[in-house]
Amino acid sequence: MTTPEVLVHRDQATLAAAVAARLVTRIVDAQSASGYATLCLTGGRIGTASLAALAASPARDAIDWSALHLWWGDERFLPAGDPERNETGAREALLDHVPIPAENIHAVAAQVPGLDVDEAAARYADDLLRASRPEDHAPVPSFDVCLLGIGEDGHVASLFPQQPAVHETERGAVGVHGAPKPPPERVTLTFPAITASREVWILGSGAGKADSVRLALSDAGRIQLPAAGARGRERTLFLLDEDAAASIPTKLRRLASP
Ligand SMILES: O=C1O[C@H](COP(=O)(O)O)[C@@H](O)[C@H](O)[C@H]1O
Repeated sequence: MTTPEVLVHRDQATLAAAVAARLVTRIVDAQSASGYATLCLTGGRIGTASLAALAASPARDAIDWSALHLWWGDERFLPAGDPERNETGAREALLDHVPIPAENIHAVAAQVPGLDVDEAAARYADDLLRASRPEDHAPVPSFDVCLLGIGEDGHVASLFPQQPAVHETERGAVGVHGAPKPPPERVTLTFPAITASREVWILGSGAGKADSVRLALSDAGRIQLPAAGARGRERTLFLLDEDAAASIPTKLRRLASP
């Protein structure tokens, strides 16, 4: 588990642009080192704004889109195309605007009659397992970057405080029932999947996130505060705007765009 580094940007738009710029560099570096890159996406406002900033950046052309594989940290179990699905947001913000092959987009199955959330999660866990390599030592591929939003309650992906999913130690993805934030049924990566990532980037924007960000950087337990357990093998970054960083001790933060 790596010790988090905290970078603070002046506002949400600057944070989104900075995340987009970092993604270009990280993806291009991974592609030149191993031929391809693996990125795990998040839903939520700042996650989707960062994808839109990437779509708007001329630097996006530096990415070899045919050598990028995309997964999701969580998905809301809703019909295909539902505006609340994280996949829909990512497609509208970025994926519909770049030449990424359809087979590189590993979305969670959408809700259809006869498919329940646990079966959708089992299919996603199987897809992840098939994409993992022995050197990943995990039931999932090691993501070069795992992007995670953070909730007011400290959830990441759809790992909500004290819900059964936070106790999973084997499977890479599980179904969620009764999530405290709508919709109640979701599919989420588990801690074994998230902590196998090379880098975990937690994105926080807005005053509503200030308390959960502070606790995620404290010694809170991951069962009570899942964001406190989201750490990468090589690097953990908290990429925040001023409002989300308002409650953390000054010595922890580095001002990236004052
Ligand atoms: O429900 C979810 O919420 C979080 C945070 O979203 P935000 O809009 O408050 O930033 C998100 O990270 C997660 O992927 C999503 O399913």
